[in-house]
Amino acid sequence: MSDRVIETKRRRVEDGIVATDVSHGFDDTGVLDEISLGLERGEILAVIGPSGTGKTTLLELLAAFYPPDEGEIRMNGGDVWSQSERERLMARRRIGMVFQEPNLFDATVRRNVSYGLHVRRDWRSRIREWGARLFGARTTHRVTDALETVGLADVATQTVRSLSGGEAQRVAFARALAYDPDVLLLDEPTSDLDPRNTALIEEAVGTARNRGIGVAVATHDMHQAERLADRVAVMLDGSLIEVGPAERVFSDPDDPRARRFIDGELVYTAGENGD
Ligand SMILES: Nc1ncnc2c1ncn2[C@@H]1O[C@H](COP(=O)(O)OP(=O)(O)OP(=O)(O)O)[C@@H](O)[C@H]1O
Repeated sequence: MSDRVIETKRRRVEDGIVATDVSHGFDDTGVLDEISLGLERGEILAVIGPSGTGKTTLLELLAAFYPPDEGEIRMNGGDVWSQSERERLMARRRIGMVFQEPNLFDATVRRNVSYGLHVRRDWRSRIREWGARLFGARTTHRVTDALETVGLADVATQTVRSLSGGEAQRVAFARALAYDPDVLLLDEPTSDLDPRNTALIEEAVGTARNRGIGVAVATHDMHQAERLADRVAVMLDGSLIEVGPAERVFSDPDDPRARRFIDGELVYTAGENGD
């Protein structure tokens, strides 16, 4: 890779996350193979590919859940796995994640959404805001704003047990949005949802992008990727086979395997793709 390309990637990382030549496996089985991919603020990147191809693993590595076997994940200007634990924690605080399962705790909608704000404040901001009442007002505003974004402001005081699965997922999205992350990583966020809840989450994803948040969405749903994404990354067998503007990738992909996947002809798990 030329110095110029590397330098370009380094500069971009100030605003998002960049994976460079990342490979990873589990139990001696390779899953990701030399992935280089950046997520910038203010864009929606869809990561699409057959089941088992490594989309979740890629998101987990971008979120710095664990270090890659090889390669580098950069965010906030540094290689996260060369940083101190404190720096890494700070970097992670700038990332919101939403999984297929909403993982809420048994409390009101509002408590679930504000919880993220409390745990994510670092000790400096806790001290700064301690006793100032400011935090209370700011929290209330952010939580209300996040709930309005997902269309749930009017159920803020209800217990999450009273919600449907789709509403619960919207609460999970609001929780991630409330602390104003730099990036959101969404893993199949609507795969179990009905069209109405899917549409509401997609609308909220658009709102997040318009606020300058970088959003990566791993999805099986080609139509969702087409509706949402500015850029698309197509994965097959743990490799990125095509990355580009959504319009071009969906209408005229360079890689014949990407075309077959987009046409619905490649739907099975990694290792069986042929060519
Ligand atoms: N923690 C883990 N331990 C062992 N193997 C794992 C682990 N996480 C993922 N894998 C394996 O890595 C491969 C890729 O899984 P991953 O969940 O990243 O794919 P995916 O593209 O997100 O699939 P899906 O679309 O079905 O969610 C699979 O073979 C999976 O079994």
